[in-house]
Amino acid sequence: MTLALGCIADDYTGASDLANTLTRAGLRTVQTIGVPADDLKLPEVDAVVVSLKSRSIEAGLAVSRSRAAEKWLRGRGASHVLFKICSTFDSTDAGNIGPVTDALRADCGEDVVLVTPAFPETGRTVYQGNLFVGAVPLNESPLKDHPLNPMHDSNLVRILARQSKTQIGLVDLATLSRGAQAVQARLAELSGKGVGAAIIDAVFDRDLETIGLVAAEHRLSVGASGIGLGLARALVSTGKVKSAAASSEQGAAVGGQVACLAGSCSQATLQQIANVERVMPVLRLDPDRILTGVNETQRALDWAKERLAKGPVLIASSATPADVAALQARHGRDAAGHAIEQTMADIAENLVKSGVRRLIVAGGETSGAVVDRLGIPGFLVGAEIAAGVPVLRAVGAAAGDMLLALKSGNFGGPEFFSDAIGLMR
Ligand SMILES: Nc1ncnc2c1ncn2[C@@H]1O[C@H](COP(=O)(O)OP(=O)(O)O)[C@@H](O)[C@H]1O
Ligand SMILES: O=C(O)[C@@H](O)C(=O)COP(=O)(O)O
Repeated sequence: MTLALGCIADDYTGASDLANTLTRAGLRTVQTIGVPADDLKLPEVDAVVVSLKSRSIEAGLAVSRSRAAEKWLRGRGASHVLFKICSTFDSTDAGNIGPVTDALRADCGEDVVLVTPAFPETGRTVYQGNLFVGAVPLNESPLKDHPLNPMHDSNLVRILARQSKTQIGLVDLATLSRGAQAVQARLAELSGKGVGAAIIDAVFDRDLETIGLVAAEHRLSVGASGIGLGLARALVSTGKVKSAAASSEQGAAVGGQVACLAGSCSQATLQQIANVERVMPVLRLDPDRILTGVNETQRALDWAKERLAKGPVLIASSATPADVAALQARHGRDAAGHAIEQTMADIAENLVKSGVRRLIVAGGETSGAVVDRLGIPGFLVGAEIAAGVPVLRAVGAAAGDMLLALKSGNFGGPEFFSDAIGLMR
């Protein structure tokens, strides 16, 4: 297998978002969990997205895991590697986007790396280096209340400069609108000034196509699904990849019980949970009981057991920003996040043991904890439920055939859970 594109994603929902985008743009793509073991049977593909859970861990660990993934991808022929980050640039001043970009750039000997989280299909656009979420700057969006990495600055040049050892530059929309050569010239100018990474504006998909053409000539780029779209289109339009029709083949039905788990506290997920309460039983976990060692897992399993035979259920820890802040004040941010993620993983493990075969998880860190616990090594991409969220078919899972949907907290329409169940047969 010679890869046309190698990707390293800093969380699992982000990886499935990117795998979905690449697949829809004509690249045969597989998502792996971590660097795959040698004996994992992968189909013939154009792109591999290696999923890491490296967004919120200590920067040194994020760097070493990303480097190992890069080495594996380059060893399979990937001349270009995309480091997939969140479209809302989720990170803290301690990292990890800057440190990982610095390290991957040093490894591949790139002068200057293009960076953009733009993903217009989901309302993420970048102008003059400022990230917008829908109509508002990042720091005014619901991301200001994220439980792990609240975003208080919308200027990406400034944010990345705080995380990175290199100088950060900007390629603005006016330059981009003059085409690929103008972008190349600007990169050469920035490189001459010692700039190692440049935020590039992008508002429409056509901007991403120009960015993709330039990026494809380099060894490394950093961004969200939008730059993935640009790279995929460039690989197809330059004939480096023969476009594969995005398969509408869903494979054999999996059947089995259906459960949804929500650990995201995003505004979108809170609304989706409220809406689904009309059509299925919803259990709200008590985070204080989880943090004080009361067995919430058993309560959830007993509750679910009575209901699962009759239809799908949803179990949520999700809470409003005020409740999240209060819990964190009592127990600490990291301790709260970790304990709730592990409880979700305990619940998922037991639900799967008792027959759940279709699982929908809301939240990136939450999905990471659940998928790790289930020991799933990889996924094939199926139908698209919502922008950035595909149906995933597990490959090599101990539990056998399973369908999952890993939803980024912010993604999906108001009826996301019902939409997902409708497509997971
Ligand atoms: N009620 C709660 N209070 C505090 N933290 C919570 C609560 N429920 C979930 N969390 C934590 O919030 C984080 C949500 O992050 P994540 O799962 O990545 O969602 P998103 O996709 O919205 O970023 C997780 O670490 C999760 O354990
Ligand atoms: O790019 C995006 O917005 C998503 O693919 C993503 O990374 C989601 O992260 P979470 O919101 O933490 O799930």
